[in-house]
Amino acid sequence: MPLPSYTLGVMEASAYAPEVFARGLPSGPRPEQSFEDVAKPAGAVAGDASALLSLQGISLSFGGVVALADIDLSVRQGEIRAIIGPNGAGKSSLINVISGVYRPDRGHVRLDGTSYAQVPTQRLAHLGVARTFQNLALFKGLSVLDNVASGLAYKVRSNFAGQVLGIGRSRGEQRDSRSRAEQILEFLHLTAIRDRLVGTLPYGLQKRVELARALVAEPRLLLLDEPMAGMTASEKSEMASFVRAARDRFATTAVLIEHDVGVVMGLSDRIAVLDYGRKIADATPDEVRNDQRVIDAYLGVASDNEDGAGI
Ligand SMILES: Nc1ncnc2c1ncn2[C@@H]1O[C@H](COP(=O)(O)OP(=O)(O)OP(=O)(O)O)[C@@H](O)[C@H]1O
Repeated sequence: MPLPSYTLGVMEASAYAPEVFARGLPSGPRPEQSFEDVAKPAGAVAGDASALLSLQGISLSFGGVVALADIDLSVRQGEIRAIIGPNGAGKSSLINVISGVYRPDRGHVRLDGTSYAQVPTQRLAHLGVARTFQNLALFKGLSVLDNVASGLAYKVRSNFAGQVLGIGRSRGEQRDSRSRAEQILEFLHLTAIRDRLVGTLPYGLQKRVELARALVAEPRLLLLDEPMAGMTASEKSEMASFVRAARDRFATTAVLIEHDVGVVMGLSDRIAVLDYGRKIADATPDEVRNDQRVIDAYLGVASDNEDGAGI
């Protein structure tokens, strides 16, 4: 599929004021996240057979709260796809369904041709899926290089004693992991800080290290949960360039949740918009920008929320 060219450096001024995109998130406890979830291939289902990722009829409720209602989504290989929507629209729930943290009440997730009632979270890396987290999930007391190399830990086959003692196969595996980590560090312009402890780095750089750790395994699908949250405008612009560069270099497909709609408009091939758990648009950035349902969803928020908390 030919991909459109981008003009990213300049954040396109969104047609919407930031406060238009804010909605208070109802508070509530997060459910226990089970890592013992079992993959349940669901057999053949309808959908876009050429898609790397497709969701069919995904519904998810928490008690009486409908987080996701009958969501279909199809993401092609090499696409950068954003999922946006006001607070509480269901974006995190959707990423958690795609990554197997949640089992949907109904529907299936198809990854690279295999359909799951629940994606096997513990096998994500083996399935070619990597993710970053809204709140950084790095080893703060380890170096940048070690953090990035840890993204390949799932491939290490040597036993624990071998790893500790650095003998036999494990020594070769470690060498291999570090050399691949070094390549990714260079790609993301992190080589100069490879030996720094992650906890001592500014937040924007830590986010980039997390991206490096996700990319080191060369995933086919990269899930980014608010990759630019808390960043300055120039850090956001850099991060967007790196996501695009990863797609260009490794053919990585990226699905991202991001609140900064200006960044998303400049970065994404297509954007899916959620509102109250429903998908109300799924189109190119220009189409989304001019979609009346999207404008209404965000404007409705503005009138509900006169003091307009930030995004
Ligand atoms: N663990 C939970 N328990 C109860 N309700 C939940 C839970 N997780 C999400 N919800 C509800 O599901 C709906 C969707 O929430 P979700 O976090 O997926 O939205 P979101 O678009 O990611 O919001 P935000 O942008 O604020 O992160 C909301 O009404 C939310 O309150």
